[in-house]
Amino acid sequence: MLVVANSVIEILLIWHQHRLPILLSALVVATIARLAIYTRQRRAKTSASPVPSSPIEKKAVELKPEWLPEYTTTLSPPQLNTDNHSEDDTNAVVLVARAKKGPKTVKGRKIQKKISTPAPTFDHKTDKIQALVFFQSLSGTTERYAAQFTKVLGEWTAGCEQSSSFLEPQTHDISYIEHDDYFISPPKAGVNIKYFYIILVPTYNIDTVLDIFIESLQETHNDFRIDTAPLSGLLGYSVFGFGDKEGWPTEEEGFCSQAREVDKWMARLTARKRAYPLGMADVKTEAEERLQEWRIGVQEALIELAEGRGLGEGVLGSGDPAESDEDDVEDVEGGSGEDTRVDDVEDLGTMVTSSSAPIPVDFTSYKKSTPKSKPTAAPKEMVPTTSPTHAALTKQGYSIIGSHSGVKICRWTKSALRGRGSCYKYSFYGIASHLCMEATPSLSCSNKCVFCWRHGTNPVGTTWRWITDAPELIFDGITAAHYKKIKMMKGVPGVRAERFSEAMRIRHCALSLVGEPIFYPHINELLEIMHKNRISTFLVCNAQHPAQLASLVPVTQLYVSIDASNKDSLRKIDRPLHRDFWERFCACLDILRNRRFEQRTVFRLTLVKGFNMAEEVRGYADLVERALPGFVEVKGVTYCGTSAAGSAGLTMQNVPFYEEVAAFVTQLEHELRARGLDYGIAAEHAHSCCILLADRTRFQREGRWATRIDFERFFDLYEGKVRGSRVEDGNVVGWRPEDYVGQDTPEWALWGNGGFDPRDARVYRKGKGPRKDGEVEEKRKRAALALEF
Ligand SMILES: Cc1cc2nc3c(=O)[nH]c(=O)nc-3n(C[C@H](O)[C@H](O)[C@H](O)COP(=O)(O)O)c2cc1C
Ligand code: SF4
Repeated sequence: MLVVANSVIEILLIWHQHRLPILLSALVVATIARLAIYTRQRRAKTSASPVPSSPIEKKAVELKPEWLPEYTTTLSPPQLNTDNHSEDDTNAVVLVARAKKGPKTVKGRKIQKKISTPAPTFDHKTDKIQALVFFQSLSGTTERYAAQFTKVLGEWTAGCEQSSSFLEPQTHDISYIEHDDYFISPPKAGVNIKYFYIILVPTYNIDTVLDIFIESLQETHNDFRIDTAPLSGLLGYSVFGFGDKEGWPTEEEGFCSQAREVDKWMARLTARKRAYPLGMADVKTEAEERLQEWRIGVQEALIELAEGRGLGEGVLGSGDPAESDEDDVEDVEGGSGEDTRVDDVEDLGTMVTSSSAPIPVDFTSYKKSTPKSKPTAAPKEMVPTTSPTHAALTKQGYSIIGSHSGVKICRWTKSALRGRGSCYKYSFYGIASHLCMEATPSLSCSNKCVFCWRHGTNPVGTTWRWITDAPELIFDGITAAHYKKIKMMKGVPGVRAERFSEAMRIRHCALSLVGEPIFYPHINELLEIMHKNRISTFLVCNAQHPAQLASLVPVTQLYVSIDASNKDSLRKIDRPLHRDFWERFCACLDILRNRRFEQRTVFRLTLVKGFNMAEEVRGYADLVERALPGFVEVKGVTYCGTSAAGSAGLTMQNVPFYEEVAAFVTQLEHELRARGLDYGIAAEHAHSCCILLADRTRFQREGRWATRIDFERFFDLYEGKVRGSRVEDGNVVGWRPEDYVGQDTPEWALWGNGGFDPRDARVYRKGKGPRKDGEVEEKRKRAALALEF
């Protein structure tokens, strides 16, 4: 006991005498130890590859509880706040007036030149429509068709519901009338008779009386003594041309060129009262069919007039001023007008430096004035009609359906309607753009990607916390709004009658507009409705919602956006809201791999120079190896020129040249093949800066690429009319992507051939033109050298 007490005393004495050096030594040792640990950690961090590779083996995907959707909201009553399509009559749609009165909505429309003569009004109680069928014919074909046309039209006007509004149609041979009687001003008749002109003409590339007619139209328009639009007193007009595709296969080569001239001058003389698009037919193959189709369209326009609804939207004088003859090319190519901002997610064709940036809005709050009010428990509308988001999206041309869905007619749809080419999905998969609707059931998204056209305007969130609209109502709303927008195109110059009528039956839906479609809690029901209506579905998701992806019903083609090859890069480019974004992303890749035999799976890479291109080829190859998608679409980013993009550090310098994208894809192909993955470059659409890699083992037949889809077969499989070949445990459990592979990829779409359908007319933007021979190849080589790593 005594010994212990002595030891304690001794220790205390030592402590008192040396406590300062002891304390100092301890501090030094602790500091050294800490520094050593810190340095080791840093070394460990920097030594990790900046492009972390991903495991290759197939994994069971563990869905973490926090990834499961928490839906705290219920379906809204069966009503929609539909925007912009209240007059549509294409489908039986429940259209309900907006619940709330919003602020004055800014409509993004072009201001038209003032038209001197007001549109004639048609009083359907007292007025009569006199249709005049004009024709010109040298060898009798057009005359025969004109006689037949007038007869059928006469029978129709006599028998239709609105027959009391019509007088019997009359025919006039242009060669035998005084032009001045009809084409300087409408004929004088009783005040209650209103005229509608129908003009059928052939084309001759030699001097004929048709030239005299066209010249007289032109002279009338240019005559300073006469109003430039002296025929604006007509109710409307429409032109149909006969030509010969054997001798004049395309419009550039002169097919129906004189009909197009007549249509153009009539548009000017009537102050753009084209009631139905110009129809054109090849006399040797399709004249009968095309003329009948066009007649039905003209009859519909006549019904609208007879019912006092005017020419419908899109035609000057009674609706939306959507046309400009002078700005013809610019309209489509992004030069002017309400839709000239090339701002569809899908829209890759051109790089636009538009000055009309979206309205800058704070989207985190709807109202400025109530910062202190207690948050209410009731779910809110995602995009209320009173919100600035609604105003901004509407200004950008969206129709907002209900409170969280949107639809917009894309630039390629307009282009295809005018015979100027479809988007890359036509070249690669066979989707004609005029049959395609672009929509989303969720305008909200959980990322703020630097290249997104609308990250300044779309709402964001990590969980669904909004009032939810029923899938049936969304379907009715988006289809009605789409049809309405198509109808607005009917008076636009160059719209082809046959495509216009085909467009009135949606065949395909690209669920990719903006936002995250699988965020919508009833996405599966919405997809089922589309499939039941034989509308195929391409769904693009951002790889942030693994639970929803795992439970998604098979779609026609399932996309995952791959915006970067590694975690750091993904954080910078997608700016995700989820903290565990990389884990979510990887889980989605594994799910895609597991589901690759249920549906066609696609990686969509958007290349942004300076963000996700350099030295990332191997990283992307890792991801392909992980998910084994059927296809890899690689495209260069499109610059939107918005302030939002600017603040994200994006400029035109970040937009890769097509040749750079091509060089990147070539390297990716090499990298994949070096790993024993049999992917090859299948097709390209240079116009969209987009290139397709595909799995040879699955999408090549006898050495030929077969990337196109057999849509009819997809629906037959869906409806159980044919048996699929996906087998599990010896039983057929469904279909495989191989069951609905379509025709071979067309020659013109294959890699090296550019990807522009030769049947369409390519329109170059001002200052641009076709490349010279060898120029593309040369640029590709240079770009490949620049990208060498
Ligand atoms: C000499 C000649 C020139 C023609 N030029 C064109 C032409 O430039 N573009 C076109 O599409 N069709 C052209 N065609 C085809 C006619 O437009 C076509 O045969 C039309 O149906 C003739 O109509 P018609 O019998 O009423 O005169 C031409 C035909 C002939 C005989
Ligand atoms: S897929 Fe449809 S929505 Fe997308 S760009 Fe092509 S036509 Fe437009």
